[in-house]
Amino acid sequence: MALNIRAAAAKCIFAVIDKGRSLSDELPLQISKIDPKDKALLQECCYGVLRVLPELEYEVRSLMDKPLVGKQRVAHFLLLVGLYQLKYMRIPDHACVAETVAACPALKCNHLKGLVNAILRNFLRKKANEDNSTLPDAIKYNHPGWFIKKLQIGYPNDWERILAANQIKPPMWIRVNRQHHNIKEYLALLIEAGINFSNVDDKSGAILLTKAVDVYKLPGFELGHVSIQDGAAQQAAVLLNCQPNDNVLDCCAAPGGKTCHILELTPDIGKMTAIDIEENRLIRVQENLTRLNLTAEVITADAAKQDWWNGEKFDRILLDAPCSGTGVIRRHPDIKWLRKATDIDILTKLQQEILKNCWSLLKPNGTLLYATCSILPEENSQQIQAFINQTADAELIQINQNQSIGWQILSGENNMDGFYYALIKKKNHSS
Ligand SMILES: C[S@@+](CC[C@H](N)C(=O)[O-])C[C@H]1O[C@@H](n2cnc3c(N)ncnc32)[C@H](O)[C@@H]1O
Repeated sequence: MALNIRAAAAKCIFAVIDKGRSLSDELPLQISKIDPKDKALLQECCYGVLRVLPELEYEVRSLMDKPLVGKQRVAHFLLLVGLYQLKYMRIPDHACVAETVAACPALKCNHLKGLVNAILRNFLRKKANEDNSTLPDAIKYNHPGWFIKKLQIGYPNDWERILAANQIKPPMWIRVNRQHHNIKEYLALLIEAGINFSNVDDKSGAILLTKAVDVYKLPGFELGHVSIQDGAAQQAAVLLNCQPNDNVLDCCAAPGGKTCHILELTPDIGKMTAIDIEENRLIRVQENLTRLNLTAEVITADAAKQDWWNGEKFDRILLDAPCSGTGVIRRHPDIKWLRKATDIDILTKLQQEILKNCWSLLKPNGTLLYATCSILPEENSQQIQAFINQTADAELIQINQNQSIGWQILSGENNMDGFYYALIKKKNHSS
C-alpha cells in the first residue's frame, strides 16, 4: 500500500533536519513509496516546510507546552507539515487536519492522533490574531540568524530583498544546444509546442520559461537539443569563451552542466578534461555527455592535488568551486538548515587551495574563470581580491561594468540564481 503523503513529508523533513541528509537525496526515496499522482503535493510540502521552518517551529512552540522528542520526534515534523498546509496551501482546512491526523499510524504514533488534531485546530482558532512584527529576525525572515547577519554586513541595502528572493519558488530556465538549433529556431519549436517564455539571452542560449514544464515536453529533450540550467549558471561558458583547439579543464565538474555547455558552444575545442572528487557524481557527468552526444575525459580526482595531471598545461580553466550554495537557496531550501556558520571558513580555505593549485596548471596568457553559487563576499570578491594581491602573474579582467572585483549576481536578480564569477588572466612574463 502506498505511504500516506503527509507521513512521507514528515519522514523527509525529519531526515534533513535531524539527520543532516540533503533533500535531493531523501525526497526520491520517499517519492518511491507514495502514489505517483501525489508527487507534486509531497514536493510542495517538503520544500514549503523547509522554506518557512522557523516560523512553523515558532507556531508549534506557542501551541504546545512540551515539544515532541525521542521516538515521537517524527510527529513533530508531521505537525509542521499540517501547519504548512493550513497556512500556505489551498486545501480546505478540515481536509488538512483530517489528512494530517490520518498520517499518524504510518509514523507509528497512533496514540498522538488526538494531540495532532487538537494542535491544528487550536492553530486555526488563533490564526486571526497574528502579529509577527516583534518576532526575532530568524523567524520573521525564515533564515538562520548567522546568515541574516552576514547578509546585513555584506549587503546593507539589499539583504531584505535577497532573503525575500530566497523564499520564492525558482523559475525554469532552459539551455538551447546550439549544435542543433539556433535560438530563433528553438523559440519557434517552443511556440509550436505551446510553451511560453518570457526572457531570452542570445549569448548563452538561456531561455526563461513562463511556467515550469515536464522536461519531456520540451522539444528534443531526449535527443539532447535542450537542457535545464539556470540563467546565471549559463554565463560560465560565455565568460570562459573557449576557442578552437583549446585545452580546457573543468575542475569541479559534476554533474556536468557547465562542461556540456562549453562543449556545445565550442564543438572544435582541442580537449576537455572534467574532474571531480566525487566518483558517484561523475556518473551524472557521463550521462549528460552521452545524452548530448559530447565527449570529455572524465577523471575522479582532487582539484587541490596534481596526481591526476598529465603535465600538459591548460588554455582555459573553469573552477566552479565547492561553496556554501547560498545563492541557490530558492532551489534548495534545505541549504539554510544543513549549512552551518562554521562551514564558511572551511570552504574558503578549500577554495583558496584549489584556486592556487589550478593556477599552476594554467598556461601563460591562459584564463581561469572562478565561479560559485554563493552570495557571501568571503567566498567571492574577498577570496579573489586576496588571490590577486598574492599572485604576481594574475590579472583580473573586468566582466561587469558596475563591479570591480568579478560579477556578483544576487539571488533573484533578473530571475537568476545567486552566482559569482571572476575571470583571471595569467600574465606572460616574457611579454
Ligand atoms: C558547484 S558543484 C559543480 C557544478 C558543476 N560545475 C556544474 O555546472 O554542473 C561543485 C563540485 O565540486 C566538487 N568538489 C568538491 N571538492 C572538490 C575537490 N577537492 N576536487 C574536485 N572536485 C571537488 C563537488 O563534488 C561538486 O560536484
